[in-house]
Amino acid sequence: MSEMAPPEVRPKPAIPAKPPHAVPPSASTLSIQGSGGGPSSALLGYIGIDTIIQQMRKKTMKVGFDFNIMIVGHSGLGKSTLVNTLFKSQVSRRSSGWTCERIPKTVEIKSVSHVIEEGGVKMKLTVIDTPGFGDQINNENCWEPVSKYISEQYEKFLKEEMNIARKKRIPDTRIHCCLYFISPTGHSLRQLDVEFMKRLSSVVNLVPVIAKSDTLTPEEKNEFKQRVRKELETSGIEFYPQKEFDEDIEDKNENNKIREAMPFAVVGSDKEYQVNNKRVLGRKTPWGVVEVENPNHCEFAQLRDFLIRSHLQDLKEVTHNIYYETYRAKRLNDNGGLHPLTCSAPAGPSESNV
Ligand SMILES: Nc1nc2c(ncn2[C@@H]2O[C@H](COP(=O)(O)OP(=O)(O)OP(=O)(O)O)[C@@H](O)[C@H]2O)c(=O)[nH]1
Repeated sequence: MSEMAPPEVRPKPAIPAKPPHAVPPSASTLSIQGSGGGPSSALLGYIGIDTIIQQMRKKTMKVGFDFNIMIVGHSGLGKSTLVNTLFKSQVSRRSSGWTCERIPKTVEIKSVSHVIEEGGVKMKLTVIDTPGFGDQINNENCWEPVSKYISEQYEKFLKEEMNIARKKRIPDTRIHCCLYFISPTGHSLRQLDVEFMKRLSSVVNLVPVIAKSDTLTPEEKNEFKQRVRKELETSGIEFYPQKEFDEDIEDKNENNKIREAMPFAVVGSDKEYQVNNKRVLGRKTPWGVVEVENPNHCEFAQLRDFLIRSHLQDLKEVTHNIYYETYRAKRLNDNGGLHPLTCSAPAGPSESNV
């Protein structure tokens, strides 16, 4: 498996030659602005600043990148099926032949990695599953092993960063996104749902979804969504993308639309059916095929577009700049500014089953 890391921007010292396919921008887009936001004037010719995009693209294509997604929810909610549907491949723990017939007696953390390549870009995808979550008679504190695992990954990264001889690329096992599966009961959230999301939303990018939404009628689905949204609000649970991390008005407008549509009511399937002469991913019922990518049938496509096509890089940046940074600062503060290797992590040594 190839070594992966987020793209690094390291422009060459000399002004790059204008690539043959780069079209020089019109005079109106060539400008220089004073540091105080003063009047701008036109540049005298093409420099090549815009080639940074091609340079970043080339670099990303060479090294690839990591993406770590955690799936949480009780057994049978369609977690494995949904990640397979999201990445159009068999990436879940179950698909990797890692099955256990019985429900574990405690929450376990299992991770499985794959390299997915599309358009010449490689992504090392790690799916972290949590079998046993919510499946016990007493589910009190069942968020603890998940929270501990998330902290351990921050600690691992911090230790690598603090080493004198650092690796060229620090392996990134931090969770970039935690998909939380809400049962399509049509009733209220369970105590466990509220407890988990309350605890975890301050340490990881939390994205709640309503699982198996094909089991609800459109009216039930809308009512349930409204109820869940209200309950999340009254419990003070902030999910990703949080308002406070919107960077500008454009971000805010785009994210407001997403926030208003969440939690997405999804359907997963890794089976294809023929519908109107097209192969579509769907679930066959006696009344027809529920097409997972059809926005009239469910909100899977919205979730996929948001997680992968518009916010994947942001999920990684928020993880690094907000959650990891908060962990790092607290860890160094708690240790009186000393090297964190001189005392053990608050989460304790790793015991997870990875
Ligand atoms: N109706 C419906 N069934 C689904 C959906 N997604 C998955 N299923 C079915 O639900 C069952 C469980 O799906 P899994 O993906 O294995 O669920 P899981 O949450 O990963 O289960 P565990 O591995 O036991 O935690 C399978 O029979 C799936 O075919 C869905 O969106 N709607």
